[in-house]
Amino acid sequence: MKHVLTIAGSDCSGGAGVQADLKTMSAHRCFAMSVITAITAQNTQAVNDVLDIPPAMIEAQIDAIFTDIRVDAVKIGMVSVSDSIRAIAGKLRQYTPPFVVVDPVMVSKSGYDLLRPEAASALKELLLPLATIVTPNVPEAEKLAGMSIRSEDDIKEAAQRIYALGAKQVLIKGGHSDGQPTDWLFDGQKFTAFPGKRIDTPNTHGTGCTLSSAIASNLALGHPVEQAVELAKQYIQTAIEHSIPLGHGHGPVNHFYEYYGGEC
Ligand SMILES: Nc1ncnc2c1ncn2[C@@H]1O[C@H](COP(=O)(O)OP(=O)(O)OP(=O)(O)O)[C@@H](O)[C@H]1O
Ligand SMILES: Cc1ncc(CO)c(N)n1
Repeated sequence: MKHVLTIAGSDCSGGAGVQADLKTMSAHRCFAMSVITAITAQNTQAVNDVLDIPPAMIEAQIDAIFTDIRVDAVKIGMVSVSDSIRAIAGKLRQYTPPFVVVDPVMVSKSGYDLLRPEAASALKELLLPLATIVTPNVPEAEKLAGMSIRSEDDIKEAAQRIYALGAKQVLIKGGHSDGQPTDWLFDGQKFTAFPGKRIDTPNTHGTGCTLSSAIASNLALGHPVEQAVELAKQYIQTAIEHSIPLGHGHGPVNHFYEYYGGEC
């Protein structure tokens, strides 16, 4: 069995964050582990509060795992403050897991700043150089690349700029663009498009967390990056197609359908 670790924030409503990551990794038949960076009080409608876990406790969780258990891949999600980013980067440099997927979480679907604006430079400088792949959505790619994105050419230019920050591969996600949700992968040489079929639903809470955890699981399972993304894209497409009308805002995606062959 492969062992996959998420380093991310908790979403008590179960749609995003660590909870989405653990469900995704389990659906991929990987053993899922978590290092909690923050506790959020959120639901399908809003993020009401955030408690950041002290960096020393983040380090202690990472030490507890790596000193005892082999880690086949790591996914990093919400880390809101620079000191926590610094702590995580230091520990990953110490333990050198084989694959690191960085989902540069910045703003929730409901508009809450999950990354403090002053921590964006730490994310760029400390986490991107450790990334096997970084998975920004379009607004995140705009911030990382320092440019606005309005066209396919812009996506390609932004991907090149983010690659120059040190990530080995860059996946810019098209969920926020108009039209069909095509994601673009740049490996430093070539661009590969991963087309999707837009599902007209409000229930897209946690899509980014799910995609990045599916990529991390597929890398742990031995797939090369391009294939890991292709499989993850199929997983998120099915999970959105069968998403769950829960709560009064953006409901969660469905992790059961593809792996267990139907609703549960
Ligand atoms: N309505 C949709 N129909 C089909 N695919 C979608 C839809 N919305 C997003 N996707 C796909 O879901 C994946 C996640 O993309 P998205 O841009 O939504 O991430 P995100 O904004 O980081 O998510 P989050 O809000 O969880 O942080 C991508 O592969 C994207 O193409
Ligand atoms: C904890 C957490 N991580 C990531 C996201 C992004 O959707 C969220 N809403 N909450």
